[in-house]
Amino acid sequence: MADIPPDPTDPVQSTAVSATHHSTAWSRAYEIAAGTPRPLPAESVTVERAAGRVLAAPLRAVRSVPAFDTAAMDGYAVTGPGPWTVTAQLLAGAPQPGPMRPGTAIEIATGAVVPEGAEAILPYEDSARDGTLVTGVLGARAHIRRAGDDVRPGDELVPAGRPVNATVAAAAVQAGVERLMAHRAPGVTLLVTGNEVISAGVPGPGQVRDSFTGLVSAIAARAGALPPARRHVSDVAALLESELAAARTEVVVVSGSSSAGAADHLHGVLDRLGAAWHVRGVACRPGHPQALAELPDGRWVVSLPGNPFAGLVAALTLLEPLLHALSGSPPAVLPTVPVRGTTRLMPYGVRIVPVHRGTPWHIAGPVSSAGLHAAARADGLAVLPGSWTDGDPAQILALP
Ligand SMILES: Nc1nc2c(c(=O)[nH]1)N[C@H]1C(S)=C(S)[C@@H](COP(=O)(O)OP(=O)(O)OC[C@H]3O[C@@H](n4cnc5c(N)ncnc54)[C@H](O)[C@@H]3O)O[C@H]1N2
Ligand code: MOO
Repeated sequence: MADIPPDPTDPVQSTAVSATHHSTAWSRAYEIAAGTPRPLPAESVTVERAAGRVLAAPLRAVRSVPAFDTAAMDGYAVTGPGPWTVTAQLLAGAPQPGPMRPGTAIEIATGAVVPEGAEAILPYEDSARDGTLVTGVLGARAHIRRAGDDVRPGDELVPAGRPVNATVAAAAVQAGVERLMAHRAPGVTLLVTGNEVISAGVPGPGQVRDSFTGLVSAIAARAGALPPARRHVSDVAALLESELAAARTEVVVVSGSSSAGAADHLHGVLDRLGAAWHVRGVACRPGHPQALAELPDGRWVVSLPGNPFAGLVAALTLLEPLLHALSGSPPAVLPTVPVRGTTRLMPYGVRIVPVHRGTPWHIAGPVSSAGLHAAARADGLAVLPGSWTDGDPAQILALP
């Protein structure tokens, strides 16, 4: 049996049940984060500086590839019937000799400009040379790459919406592109709340090491955002409010302070600042108290619950699709695979569990919303709806 019946004594399950009127379905929350923000404006950047950004316009070739008729083999450029008299040697990058006359050959290197009048390249392995005389039989292929065979000026190399990875950058440079139009990369500020949270050293009594900086940085990097600026904020409402006001990035991520405790000030502060709530609680476990709000000046605030596994789930549910959208990427389609195993399902929402890759994928075992060890050993997180049964397909979130 895949299903374990809901546990009415589980405080989070009962919270989630009572919150069904307020919280957003997980798939809807993901859609809102992916679909609400507009991409940041485009700007012209050098190919080198565009790495990791998303193309705002199709990338078009400026020059032909190859740019000139190019020898595709080491051997002899020949013209007319053989045998041929070798008149010169031509290496790649060397200046062009004059036009070839019938019955002559030029010893040529792969990548050299094919001399005017050459009909084919006779590869060394198909030829015999005696002094200045070369003999051989030409095959069906001329072994000449003609200018523009691969790409011509104006051809679309890569459509808009694709990230500029190293391969795109290399293709751009090959086709003579120096600058391209890319969306600006979103800036991120991470406000780590909690008096008990420390960023280095051995925790003292009641203290914990910060789990979020590395996770948020990795998600920002893979979603096309700039490296986050990080600030630690003590549990004082006025401090959180001034840090939120001071953050000059398009996105502010707040870890902790998402819930109802005496030290959890985020919701009150956002209400005071006049934020619009796009998502305020998600029908999932863990990660129920996560939220997405928009400040009156257009900055986005993502609230990650302080329990580290819950915060990771929230970062994959709201932060990553938000950053993708701002950086101009089309919405990601999450892979769906059959998943085996047992877990306690959520009757009114989804359960998100670490899973191991395999045929089929399988649930990694019990997890709390605080511990990261099961996720650390896993190959992804599976999103299991309340109706899921053992072996049904589930969407997979990629771990950072
Ligand atoms: N009365 C209620 N209490 C709680 C509810 C609820 O609905 N009603 N929800 C629970 C759930 S679910 C979660 S998740 C947490 C969310 O808590 P907060 O976001 O307010 O975070 P904190 O209270 O500050 O911390 C919770 C927990 O996480 C640890 N933490 C915080 N930040 C970090 C960090 N950067 N690195 C590592 N660990 C961190 C913190 O020490 C606490 O242990 O609320 C439940 N309570
Ligand atoms: O469900 Mo909370 O989001 O336990 O950690």
